[in-house]
Amino acid sequence: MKEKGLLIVLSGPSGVGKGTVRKEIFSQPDTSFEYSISMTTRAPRDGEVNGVDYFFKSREEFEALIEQEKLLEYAEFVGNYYGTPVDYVKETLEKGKDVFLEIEVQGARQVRKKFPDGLFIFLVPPSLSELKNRIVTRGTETEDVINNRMSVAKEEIEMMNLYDYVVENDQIDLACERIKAIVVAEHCRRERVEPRYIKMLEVE
Ligand SMILES: Nc1ncnc2c1ncn2[C@@H]1O[C@H](COP(=O)(O)OP(=O)(O)OP(=O)(O)O)[C@@H](O)[C@H]1O
Ligand SMILES: Nc1nc2c(ncn2[C@@H]2O[C@H](COP(=O)(O)O)[C@@H](O)[C@H]2O)c(=O)[nH]1
Repeated sequence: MKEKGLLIVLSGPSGVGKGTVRKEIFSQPDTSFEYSISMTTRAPRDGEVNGVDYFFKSREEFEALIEQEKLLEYAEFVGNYYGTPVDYVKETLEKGKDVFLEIEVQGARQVRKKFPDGLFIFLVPPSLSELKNRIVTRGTETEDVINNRMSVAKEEIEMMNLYDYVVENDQIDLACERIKAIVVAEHCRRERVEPRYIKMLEVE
């Protein structure tokens, strides 16, 4: 029988760089994970495409998905719903492929209960001031939303001990290498094979 894939969950406070790091990992030719596109009621940002960045839904549509148990997890985050489509995740894992979720902390806690064998990684910024700088520089949120996201960020960072690994996103390429190395090491551990040579970048 084919081995099921590994469920990889990446969380971290808003603006830490989850999306940037995830896109960089997925742009690399050696990446074999499948990204699960989330559902959200948030309005699309400039350049975001339905079915690529998110499946954009109305609140009524989202609540119907909750009712029909179509979501593996969902959460309300700073005024909007976000959730993971359950069928896609289960079918992809069944095919033996690793699935990568990029979700916030409440959702990750729900996934942990359903998939205790998942791999849970928390991305942290070098400092809170750098976190704020990143979210402000991104320029996609109003000042009010930034302040709300920053206060949630402080609570989320306190929950990092619920994760298997904490990775600092000081530099995008280093954060990507760390995450990829963790996934390779976890596969080796779970499949009880000799670790393959992991090419890490020099860390000064
Ligand atoms: N290592 C880094 N150094 C400097 N800037 C970074 C780094 N990683 C990401 N950024 C920048 O920080 C901003 C926020 O990144 P990104 O949108 O990926 O964060 P996020 O964690 O996905 O946020 P959200 O949870 O709000 O969607 C972006 O402008 C991105 O270019
Ligand atoms: N619980 C879930 N959280 C999700 C999901 N998809 C994204 N997210 C997280 O929401 C916040 C805000 O995202 P943004 O795109 O509005 O900046 C961020 O932490 C995302 O990681 C999901 O399916 N479930």
